[in-house]
Amino acid sequence: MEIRLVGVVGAGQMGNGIAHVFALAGYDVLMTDISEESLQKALATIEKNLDRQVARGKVLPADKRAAMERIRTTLKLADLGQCDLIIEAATERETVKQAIFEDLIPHLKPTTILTSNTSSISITRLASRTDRPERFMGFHFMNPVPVMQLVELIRGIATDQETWETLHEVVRKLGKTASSSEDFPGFIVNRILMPMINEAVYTLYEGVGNVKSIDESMKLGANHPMGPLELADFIGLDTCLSIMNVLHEGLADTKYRPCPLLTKYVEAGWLGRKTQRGFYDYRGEVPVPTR
Ligand SMILES: CC(=O)CC(=O)SCCNC(=O)CCNC(=O)[C@H](O)C(C)(C)COP(=O)(O)OP(=O)(O)OC[C@H]1O[C@@H](n2cnc3c(N)ncnc32)[C@H](O)[C@@H]1OP(=O)(O)O
Ligand SMILES: NC(=O)C1=CN([C@@H]2O[C@H](COP(=O)(O)OP(=O)(O)OC[C@H]3O[C@@H](n4cnc5c(N)ncnc54)[C@H](OP(=O)(O)O)[C@@H]3O)[C@@H](O)[C@H]2O)C=CC1
Repeated sequence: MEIRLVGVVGAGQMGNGIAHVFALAGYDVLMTDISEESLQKALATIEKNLDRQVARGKVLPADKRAAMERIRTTLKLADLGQCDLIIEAATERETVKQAIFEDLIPHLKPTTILTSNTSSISITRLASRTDRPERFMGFHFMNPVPVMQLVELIRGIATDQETWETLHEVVRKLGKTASSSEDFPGFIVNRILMPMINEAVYTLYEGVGNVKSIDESMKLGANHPMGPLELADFIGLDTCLSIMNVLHEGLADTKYRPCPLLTKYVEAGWLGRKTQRGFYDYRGEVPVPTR
């Protein structure tokens, strides 16, 4: 099936990155969010990230302009009705995602493929609430989307072969690499990455190390590009906690118990970079550890 017009629901850090790479690859993009402010912020972020790619010689100025022109925004979910492919990238909460799909369905063409960029939630369960479980898939991009090579493709129990092949081809056109994961909590990347991040928070909680020593240890001792707490702030602590809860509930194993300190940061509204405070405080010139 040919994909031309791509709808992106949720213009946060993942939504804007997804719109960026699709527009750059020549797709027309229609991005929606519940707030106009988020849409404007997303457009500004895309422009800034494209400028960075132009400055580093990765993207030609004309291609940047063409990509920006391919992105349109709307506050009306119904406007996405004509899209060939929809990528839901809203907040990691199952009720939010279900409501979006329920609101979308009456407006869709019968052929539209529905996908979710969820980090952890059951694709089969999300699909079962739609009118097209065979044309529904997990389409999991990594953050930052313009930089990271991987896209996890997750089949729900009912996903058909044509949908799978169409998305595989889309990943190829984006110049990225697809990996295939079965539909279990956290799929592959977050089944492995998030317990490590959670363990880093326990290490902090138990006083084994402070924020700086934990991050430095993993950067210099294990060659990770970011320390686990810096990475948690980058992903968003609300998203990290949601993923841990899905692992904990979905796999029913206490080894996935979210660290109470992670919960406390989220309760404080200290969600990481997106709110300027998390394990680091980003309000000054340089990030300052909060513990
Ligand atoms: C939670 C989930 O469900 C799944 C996930 O996504 S888990 C998170 C996965 N992501 C990670 O683990 C990221 C780990 N961190 C990193 O890889 C690196 O720190 C990083 C790529 C983010 C930044 O790298 P860095 O070397 O510190 O910074 P910087 O030099 O500014 O950037 C590296 C390159 O990326 C580019 N870049 C960084 N962010 C970018 C963005 N948002 N858009 C476009 N380009 C970007 C830079 O321009 C630079 O390009 P060149 O290689 O051409 O010079
Ligand atoms: N952060 C990461 O590293 C990664 C995240 N993901 C997944 O991507 C998804 C988005 O995460 P991320 O971009 O980080 O989150 P953000 O919090 O940055 O963005 C979420 C966006 O969705 C918007 N939103 C909330 N409800 C709705 C709705 N009903 N309709 C439309 N938009 C809505 C929010 O608006 P408002 O701000 O106004 O509430 C916000 O702009 C999640 O499922 C997450 O698990 C996947 C890979 C990596």
